Amino acid sequence: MRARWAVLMSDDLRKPVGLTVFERPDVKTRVQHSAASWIAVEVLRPVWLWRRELFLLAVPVLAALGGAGAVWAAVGLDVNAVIGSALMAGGAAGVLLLGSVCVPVVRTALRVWLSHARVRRQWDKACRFCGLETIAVRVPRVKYVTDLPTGSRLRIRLPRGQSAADLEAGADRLASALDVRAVRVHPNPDAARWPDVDILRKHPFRDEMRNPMMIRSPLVDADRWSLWDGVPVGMDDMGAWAQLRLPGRNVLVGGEPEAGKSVAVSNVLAAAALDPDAVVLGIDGKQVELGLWVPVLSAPLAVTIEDACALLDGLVAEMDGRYAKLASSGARVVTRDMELPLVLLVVDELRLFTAHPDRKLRDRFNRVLTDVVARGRAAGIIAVCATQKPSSDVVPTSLRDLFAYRWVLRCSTRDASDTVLGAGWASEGHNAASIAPEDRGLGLLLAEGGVPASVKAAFLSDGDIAQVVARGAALRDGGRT
Ligand SMILES: Nc1ncnc2c1ncn2[C@@H]1O[C@H](COP(=O)(O)OP(=O)(O)OP(=O)(O)O)[C@@H](O)[C@H]1O
Repeated sequence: MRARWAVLMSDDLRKPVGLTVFERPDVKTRVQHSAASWIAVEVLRPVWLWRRELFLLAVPVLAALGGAGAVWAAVGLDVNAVIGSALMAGGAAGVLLLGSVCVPVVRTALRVWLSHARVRRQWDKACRFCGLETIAVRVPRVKYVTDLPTGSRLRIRLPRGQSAADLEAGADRLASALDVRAVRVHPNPDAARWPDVDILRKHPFRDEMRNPMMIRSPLVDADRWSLWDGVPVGMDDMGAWAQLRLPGRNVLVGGEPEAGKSVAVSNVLAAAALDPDAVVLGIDGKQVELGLWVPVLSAPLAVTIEDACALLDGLVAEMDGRYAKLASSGARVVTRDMELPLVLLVVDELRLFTAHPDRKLRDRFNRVLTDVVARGRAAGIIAVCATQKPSSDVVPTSLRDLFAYRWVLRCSTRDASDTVLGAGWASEGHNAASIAPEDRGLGLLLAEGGVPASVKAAFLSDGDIAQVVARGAALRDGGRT
């Protein structure tokens, strides 16, 4: 790096003292060889980047010039009158500008406007430091800035010759140059030149004191919900709600004991409870996890493997019936406009059934569950399975691959993380074993065809669940009368 200004160095320590070092990226560029290009780079570019601030400063200056010009034209060169009118016009414009800042909506708009300009400047500078400047001194340009609770999302326009992969390769360096937690690049499948970049500033799941935050589910206050709509289950690390689109998709949730699986599953159950049209079925080897939901279940909670097999047999019969109806009506999948309700099957603690000591019952359970998960999707049957011990004997790969959504909460090993997400994700940095033990409810959510995203489940306390269940039961009773 070159320092623009000389810096006083203390002889013995060789640490900079006095003036701060003004660092510049040490990039050799073609345009620095002519006066015109020097002006473009050293003058016009900074002016362009500071244009919003300069515009605000220019308002009183232009008003003063305008006032002076008008008086000059009207009364001739009367120095006192010209200076006086310039001061008055400039002052009036300045006061008007400051006065408008007192209006909250103007102040907010101005703050956002200027803060976006600052983000653009920081981005421009970071790109130049990180070697993303082309030989024609162009860098990826910010077209739009969107504020998110934990940072900013930028829509970027790449200079010709660069790709989103170049940004991805420099993401760590950009994060360091911007002095933020992380920079994440999202290639744009529709327009390769316009990727999105997330700049993560705040910790998404910790409060100011670095304590884990509780996220309140919107379902707790909702009067009703439809499983056909997206189900908000938690927040991603940009502070946006992670939604599950359940029709046609199954969900697998895995993680070590006390990682927050039941809470994660509660979010789906809450949406189903508030949908009076949905059929909700539960299998719970521990009895207590789904016990609170019993009033909204459409059949008794299955707690033994025999009950579970009987419930699944009934579901297979329902599924076959639905396929017969679909075939006769010429349809391929159950859709919202059909009379058939969505069925939500929740299996908590899969391990107690798929690794049951009775081999015959275990094989029967595995066979019927795999059938429901594999064929149920088109028939409007959604399976949500949670397991404490994500290993291949509990969740065979053939079963795991049938889940479109895989959500892994903290695990003890990277293999366990990969068992839920799929082989290879841990080595690409998506490893639930690296989640801190105190971050309960935090996990990696993989939606089919995507990349695992950090998502913290919204928390529903027993009291919240009781409220939702009471509302759901009332909705169902209302439907029956
Ligand atoms: N999303 C969350 N936000 C905040 N705290 C959470 C969250 N999820 C879980 N917790 C905390 O972790 C505790 C354990 O959660 P939960 O019962 O869901 O874990 P689990 O993985 O189902 O455990 P087990 O495997 O033993 O059944 C909860 O009582 C709660 O205190």
